[in-house]
Amino acid sequence: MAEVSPAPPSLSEKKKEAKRAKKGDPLQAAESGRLDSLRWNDSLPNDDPFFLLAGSNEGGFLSLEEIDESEYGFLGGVLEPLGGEKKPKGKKRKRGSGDGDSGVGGSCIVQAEDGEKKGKKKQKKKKKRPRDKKKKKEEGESSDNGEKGEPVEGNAKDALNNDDAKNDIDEGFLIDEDEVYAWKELRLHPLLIKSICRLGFKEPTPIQKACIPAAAHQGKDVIGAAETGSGKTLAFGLPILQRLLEEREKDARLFQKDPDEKPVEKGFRGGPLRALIVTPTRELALQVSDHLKAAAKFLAIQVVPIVGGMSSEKQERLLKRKPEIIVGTPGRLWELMSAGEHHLVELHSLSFFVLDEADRMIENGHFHELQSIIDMLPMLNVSVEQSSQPTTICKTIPSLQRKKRQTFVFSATIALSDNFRKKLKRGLSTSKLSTSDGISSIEKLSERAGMRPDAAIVDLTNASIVAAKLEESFMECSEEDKEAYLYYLLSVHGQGRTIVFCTSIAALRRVSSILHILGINSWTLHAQMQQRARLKAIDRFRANEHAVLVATDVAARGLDIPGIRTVVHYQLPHSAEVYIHRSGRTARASADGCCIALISPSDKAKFFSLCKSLSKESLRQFPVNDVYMPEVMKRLSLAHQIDKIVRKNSQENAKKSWLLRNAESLELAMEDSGSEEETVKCHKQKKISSLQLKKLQQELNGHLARPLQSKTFSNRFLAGAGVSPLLQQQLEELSKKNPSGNMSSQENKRPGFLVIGQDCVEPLQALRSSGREVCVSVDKKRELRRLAETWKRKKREEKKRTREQQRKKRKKAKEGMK
Ligand SMILES: Nc1ncnc2c1ncn2[C@@H]1O[C@H](COP(=O)(O)OP(=O)(O)OP(=O)(O)O)[C@@H](O)[C@H]1O
Repeated sequence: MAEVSPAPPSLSEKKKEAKRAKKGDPLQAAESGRLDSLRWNDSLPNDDPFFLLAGSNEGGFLSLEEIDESEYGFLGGVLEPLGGEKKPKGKKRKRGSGDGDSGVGGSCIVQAEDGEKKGKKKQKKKKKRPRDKKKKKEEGESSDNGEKGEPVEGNAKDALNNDDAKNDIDEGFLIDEDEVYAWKELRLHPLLIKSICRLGFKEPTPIQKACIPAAAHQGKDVIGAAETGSGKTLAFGLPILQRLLEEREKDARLFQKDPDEKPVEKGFRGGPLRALIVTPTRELALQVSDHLKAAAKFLAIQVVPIVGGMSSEKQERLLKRKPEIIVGTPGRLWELMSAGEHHLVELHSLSFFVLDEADRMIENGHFHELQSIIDMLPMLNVSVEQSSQPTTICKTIPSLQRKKRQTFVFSATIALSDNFRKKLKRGLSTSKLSTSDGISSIEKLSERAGMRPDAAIVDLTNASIVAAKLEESFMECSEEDKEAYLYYLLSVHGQGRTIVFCTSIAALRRVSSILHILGINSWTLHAQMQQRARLKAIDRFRANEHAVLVATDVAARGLDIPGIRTVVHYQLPHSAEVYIHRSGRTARASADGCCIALISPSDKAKFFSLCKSLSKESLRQFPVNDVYMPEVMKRLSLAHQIDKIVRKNSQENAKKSWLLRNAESLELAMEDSGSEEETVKCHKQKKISSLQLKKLQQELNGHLARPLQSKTFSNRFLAGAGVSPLLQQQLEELSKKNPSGNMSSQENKRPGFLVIGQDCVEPLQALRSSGREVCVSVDKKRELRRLAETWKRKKREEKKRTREQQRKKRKKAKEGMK
């Protein structure tokens, strides 16, 4: 065991600091770099992004997700590998929010003591653990659930409110050197290592290993490509935090020499913008911001998200605090920049410009805002001193911060041309001159953002680009039966979280309505939803272990929700990149998972083209047990009939309320326009349809109350051949739960049925056990067909020849006889 953190403060020191903090001297307290010194932030207003995101209809940036129309065939870029490591190790890593199980987060916290004393203290701490763990778990859950009852003001307040953090500070924080060895090798700041360990990350992922030395210690620009879920956020996030920490420490040393300087310049209380991180979607910006906040937990560095849908008052308040790191979407960032928002336009001290999911931002040239943001960045080939831009704010920036700006460009799907470096060299001097050009490729984008020719290009993607532990598959069905097959999947194999991707919002609405009628626990996510509803949907999906999220491609990139076991491509995406990102919502951070594409005859050409661009020759076909299908179809047919009536009713109601609203606004009295006969007829029709609806619903409920089984299965005689081991186990569990056969009063109230006997096999398990490998390469298929035809022709010819020979022989024999 070795001490990694700086020596913890003595008790008297801590008391002094606490007093200072109480007296409202937050700055001094913060300077100590310890969490209990962050109380100054406590007084700040509530600034949780989830809390104040006002629903807005400015679909702008995001609504473009559903009208994506790019083509397949993006591959072929040759990237130059940097680090030796090519594939992530198969080792299991502990993920999550520092629940203490890692042995690090919760591990010992002692000052450098030895011998008996140390042992005793350790024992004491061990006793404390269970309660700590419980507390941590509760905290983790509440944040996972997105319960924002107590919204957070930047990571500083996070730190303040976190008892664990306080405990760590009170008790010191000692880390097992063996456990953090891999992180120490990367020469990260001890406080950073501490944060990472509390997150439960025992070792860097390959992309982190490759990027951190280049970005944090060699000061290089980085273009990083690695499979989905491989930890790219920290691959660019840790170098940023490392540099800010190093600079702060150097500055602090300088300030000690110069007592006249004001401490406000040390950056503890916000300061000029140091890192601007741009992501393509709001959800991703919030997620990246949360991830960095967690990593910056002990650092008193502010990370703030700026996204569309956030109220302007909230935004103003956040920006007033002068956060060092901002994560945002291009639309909202540019809106503020073009309006002259001080913190966002004073960019002389910007040390990092990051483009996450960079390739999404250039698709179809949607993002003029991004181009405008890039054009606002100070030019890099002019030194700060020579820059013609106003330098007023530079007065407050310590000289150490005036290093060159670093540019990081990351995605799971980046393709660069062979001569990219040369282009960077050539383009560097001219890139700013041609500002009228559109940004049409990652290369141009990087060049324009000031990427230097010696940039580290780290490509850790494998040939198929998808995550290593992702099992891909497909299911063949007709277009009309897609809903039935989806229902089959979700009810027979509905284990773990599932995302169902639709390409259009209309399809999403249809699917989610049918699933709802069929009693499948599902939420929706698309760009036409208000921001608050979008975040709520994600939170609910995250909170439920077996939930289904029906989403458009708004959810395709970056979304990191643990426990997503299955991704269903209900409609095929428009590009191979989107397929990769969609599929990458599962099998993240060394977990496994599977994706299933539903392929109708009209999807086949697109599907083969997709497989070709991903260099796939064969793919597993998801096994479907046909005995379930008659019952599935029956339920679907009932659900469709119900859906039709419900839709018709809601359309009529909408029409009526629209008429009423307009009449009211015009101050007109509404009269029944039809005759009495018509009114009676209409009334009758309504009654019939309501009765019909009731009847259908009853019938469907009757079906849903029974397990989805084949017709041959007897629900009445459980002792028959229909009792599977699973059913037996379920029955045993049920009898254990309710040994006396008496139901609690709570359960008694519920009239619902309990469904048992379902084959609860995960899709991945089903795929592994009985998925059939099928050739999906058109070329290979053609080749096979050609070979088969040649073989058949040869056989035919051979047969013909032998027949001819036999005929000749017989003829000869006959002649001989004569
Ligand atoms: N060193 C690590 N060890 C274990 N887990 C990690 C490590 N670094 C990051 N993670 C976790 O891995 C998950 C995926 O990380 P992240 O979202 O950064 O992946 P990504 O590569 O950006 O994915 P995508 O391409 O889909 O955006 C997160 O839950 C993160 O907390």
